[in-house]
Formats: sequence, structure tokens, C-alpha cells
Amino acid sequence: MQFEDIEFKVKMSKATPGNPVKAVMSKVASHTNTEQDNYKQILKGITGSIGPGEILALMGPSGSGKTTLLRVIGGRLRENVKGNVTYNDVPYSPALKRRIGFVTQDDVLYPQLTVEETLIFAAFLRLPGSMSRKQKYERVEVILKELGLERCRKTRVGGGFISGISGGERKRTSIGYEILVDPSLLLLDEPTSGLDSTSATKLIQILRENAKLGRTIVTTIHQPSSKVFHMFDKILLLSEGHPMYYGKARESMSYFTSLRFIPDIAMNPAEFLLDLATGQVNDITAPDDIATPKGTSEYERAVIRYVQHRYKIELESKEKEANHRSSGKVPEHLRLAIQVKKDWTISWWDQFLILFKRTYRERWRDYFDMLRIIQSLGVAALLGLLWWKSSYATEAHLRDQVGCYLCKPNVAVHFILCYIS
Ligand SMILES: Nc1ncnc2c1ncn2[C@@H]1O[C@H](COP(=O)(O)OP(=O)(O)OP(=O)(O)O)[C@@H](O)[C@H]1O
Repeated sequence: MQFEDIEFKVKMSKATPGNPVKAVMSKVASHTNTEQDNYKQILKGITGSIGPGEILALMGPSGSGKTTLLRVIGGRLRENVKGNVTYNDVPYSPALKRRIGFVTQDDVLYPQLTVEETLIFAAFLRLPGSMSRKQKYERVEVILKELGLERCRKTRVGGGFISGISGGERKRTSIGYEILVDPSLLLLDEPTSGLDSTSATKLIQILRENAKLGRTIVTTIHQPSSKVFHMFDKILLLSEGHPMYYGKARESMSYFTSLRFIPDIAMNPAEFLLDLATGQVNDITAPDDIATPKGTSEYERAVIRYVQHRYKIELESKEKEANHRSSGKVPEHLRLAIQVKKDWTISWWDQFLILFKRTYRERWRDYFDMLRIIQSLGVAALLGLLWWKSSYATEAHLRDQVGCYLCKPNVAVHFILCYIS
């Protein structure tokens, strides 16, 4: 997969956020007057490539454009995008959608289903109708084994107030959901966020094993440990939407050393790269040819501009050349294979039945959750006690009874709404 000169901008609304009248007026104005349009450039010319069996890590400080680039690469962001993204020399088309797996930062798993059920329902929904039931179950078994999820297969996913699997197992379940359909390209947004270093290392190790099967993997990552950093084949370092380094992970330190950025203390390479991407070089000896004097407020920006500039001179042209040399050399059968639309469809009725069964199982467990039952019984007992042995003797007592009849449906509706929400 290659991407060249990727640029992306978003239209910024001039309306006050939260004011719908102004928002509509601004929208109408922007349709009639293009000068009203105000764009924010998010990605500013990014080039790279990644082959089968390799893992590319997108690194950079928060807001540098990692997720945006990942979405562009995955074909999820196409409007206002400039540049080329090609997969086996073929541009994005809807036929490619099923060959690209995307694991988002916030997963969409059902808390009441077990890990195994989650994957089984996904297998029946997403694998081709031509596969037998037995083959689908076997595929789930392979995924459970591959991702080390066998131990927790019968545990509920959980979430919110429902206890469930650990953060690492949750991430692996989300990955399993995607790799079930065997995508050629797997994209992951912050798969290690919220994980301790051991779980993060285990997860990247699993991805490493997965890449060895011939899959191409691109992942965004914030601050990997030194061990994890060395598991990546390539690194793309971003800062404010500009590339600062692109190349082999193991060569990144020597590249910056050649620019005369030398760490003063022993540093994790990922930490070193992030310090450069933010211009914070307190523990780094920087080259003398940065004109701005050290210690001034402008120095950090000068360091960032310097590294971006050096990238343009030293790396960008080489990468573009390499891309041009390799383009057009993809064997014909691979180019054709990627354009064949996989026929995965199961009938509308089958989809309905699987979704119905999944929702039923999810809701059933939710309704009969012990906490909810205890809550309902508690409220019922409390209401019962309030009107316990109340008499009908006088008009005031009767009004009290009417209050009881009004209160009960209100509470019932409240609980029904709670359940539905
Ligand atoms: N639709 C949008 N409208 C306005 N700004 C946007 C939009 N999408 C992204 N941005 C901005 O683009 C920048 C890059 O966002 P992106 O989510 O790609 O960053 P990131 O590097 O993934 O950050 P993080 O590590 O915090 O997830 C941010 O400053 C973000 O606010």
C-alpha cells in the first residue's frame, strides 16, 4: 500500500457553536459565497508505503493528525482529501472495503455477550454464506487461539457498571472482530491506550505474529515502550500534520544522530522522537545551525520547523522515488485479486434472524441483571410500605389511595424507560 502527498483540510464553521440559527445562516451563506469558507489544514503532504507482513506505526503528539491519516488510508475519509492512496497499485474502491479492517479507539462491543458469543455472532453475520456453520465455528476457534482469548471465552465483555474482561482482552476481542473476515490491511487506532506495559507488549506481539501471516498492519500509537518500538518495521512521525520522519524504526535514532540531535541521557527512542515532534529538547543536544537562540519561547517551534525541513530534504524525495520505482510492478494477478468484490452476503432474512438473536440475548441478560431486579424489588417494597394498611375511611384517605394509583404507573414507566435506555 502506498500513499503520496496526502493533504486533508476541514471546513471550519464561523457560527457560534451551539447556536442553530447562526449555524444554518452560515451554511446558507457558505453555499452562496465561497469567501465565507474557512479551512483548517490537518494533513500537509504525507508520503509513505507499507508492504505485506510489515507493521507501520503512526506516532506523534496529540492532535498531530494520526487518526485522520489512518482514516484517509482506510478510505473512510475521502472528501477534501488530496493525494493518492493505492493498494497493490489500485486506487480505493468499494470492493476494497471488505479487505480493510478498522479497529477504532472506542470499541462497539456488546457488554452482555461473552467473548465467544461476540465472535460467533460476528462470524455468522460477516463471513460468506457459502461457508458452512462448522467452518464458521472453526474460524472463531482459530481467532480465539490466535489472540490468546481462550481463557476468557466464556466471560462477558462488560463495560460501564457491568464487570467483564480486562482492557487488553477487550482490545483483542475488537481485533478478533475485524480479523475474522481475514482483511489484507488492518488499521488500528490507539490499540494500546489504557493498557499497562505488559498487556501493550503482548498485544503488539500478537499483531507481529499476525503480520507474519502476510497481513499489512498500520497502527497509531502514543508512547510505546522501547521493546514495543522495536517491534515495528516502519515509523511515521507526525507533528502538526507534517511528517518529521518516515523510515525503518531501527534506523530512526541513527537518522536523528546524523542531523546532530543527540540524547544527553539514555532514552527510549519513542520518547526521543516525541520530544523532537514537540520541540522539547531539554535532554537533547540540538544542532548549532538552528538560528533561534536556545531558551527562548520561539526555540521549540524552530526545532519543529528544522526537523520538518530536514525531512523534506533528506527523506521525502527518496521515499517518493522508491514509491515511483515500485509502482506498476505489482503482479497482474494481485492487482486483479484485490478488485474482485467478495460475495459475502447472506440473505436479508438470515441477517434479521442473527441480529434478532443477538439483541434478544443481550437484552435478556440486561433485564434480568441481579442489580436491576434488586433495585425494582426495593422500590416496590418501599412503595408498599408507604401505603401499608392505609384506610379508605375518609375523603383524605381516598385521595391518598389515588396518589398511590398515580405513583405506581409513574414508577413503572420510569423503570421501563431506564431499561430501554
Ligand atoms: N472534523 C474536524 N473538524 C475540525 N478539526 C478537526 C476535525 N477532524 C480533526 N480535526 C483536528 O485535526 C487535528 C488532528 O486530529 P487527529 O484526531 O487526527 O489527531 P491525533 O494525532 O489522532 O490525536 P490523538 O492522539 O489525540 O488521538 C486535531 O487538532 C483535531 O482537532
